[in-house]
Amino acid sequence: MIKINGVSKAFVVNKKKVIGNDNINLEVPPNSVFALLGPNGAGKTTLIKIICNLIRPNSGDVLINGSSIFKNTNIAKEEIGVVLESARNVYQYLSVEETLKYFGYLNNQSKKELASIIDDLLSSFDLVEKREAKVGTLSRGMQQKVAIMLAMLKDPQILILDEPTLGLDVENRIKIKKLILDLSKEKTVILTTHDLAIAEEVADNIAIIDNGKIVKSTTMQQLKGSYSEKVEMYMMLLKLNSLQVKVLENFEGIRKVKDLGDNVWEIVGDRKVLQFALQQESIIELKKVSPDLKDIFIDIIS
Ligand SMILES: Nc1ncnc2c1ncn2[C@@H]1O[C@H](COP(=O)(O)OP(=O)(O)OP(=O)(O)O)[C@@H](O)[C@H]1O
Repeated sequence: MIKINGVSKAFVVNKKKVIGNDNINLEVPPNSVFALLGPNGAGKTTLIKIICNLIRPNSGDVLINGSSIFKNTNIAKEEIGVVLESARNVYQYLSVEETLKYFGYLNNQSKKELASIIDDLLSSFDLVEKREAKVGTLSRGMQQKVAIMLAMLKDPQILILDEPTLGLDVENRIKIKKLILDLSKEKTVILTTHDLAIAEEVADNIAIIDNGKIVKSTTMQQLKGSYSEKVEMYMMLLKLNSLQVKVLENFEGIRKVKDLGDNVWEIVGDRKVLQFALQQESIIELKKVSPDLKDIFIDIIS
């Protein structure tokens, strides 16, 4: 269990105070996925760096299994593996195996211990064939896997992933998603992401941060349950020509425009789209649907 108690952090830029985190209180339960969401500059990375003891808060504490990471400084090193978004391109010229060994030696892990850990990691991350390949020659998805493997070398209880699906194609996003779900069976996974579809699929718990403050912290189930009545979303199937689609794409309240082929389009939007739908003779279907995490997120932070 991770407990974040009253954490605040301000930066000073050109003699002006910039809020990073403002009195953050959170609890992250073990063996689950915790998604930290928020718009750009909301304070996600600041909080992650504080949890890893990479930066010190101005006030507040972070407890791992009841122990303060600022008093027992080894605890963050031992219990947390972190993949920061910017950490992906530092080992381009080494092979996958050399990279793993290099970081293992930095952790003071022995050659013997590392040999078996590396074999296990390569096979569970499906990268055995890439053992000798230079990291710089791997796809972004594979490089992301290598970054996660580095964080796993010490077999930490807590894995923190900053934007794990950034820049990945659909196939690699699915692979990382599956990896996160597998890892969370035995570990606590905290992730920050702007990829709300991934967060919706993997997170058990969620916190939304805005302007340094937590504006929502709950389970995914409760969040969706509480919003299914509050935010009205509608799905309609329509036969449309390309001009009509262009108009619709710019229509306020539209959240999704999907081509289903044969000029049939699936449109999802809020109450305002009803007005559009009712004017259309080409409507095939109209029904109320549950809001997804993106709809809920927009509602919370707007
Ligand atoms: N080292 C720093 N020096 C000065 N200001 C900082 C520093 N780190 C973060 N900030 C400021 O703190 C605020 C929170 O930044 P942070 O990087 O935590 O946001 P974020 O939610 O991770 O954003 P993004 O989604 O864009 O990565 C921002 O206003 C940012 O400019």
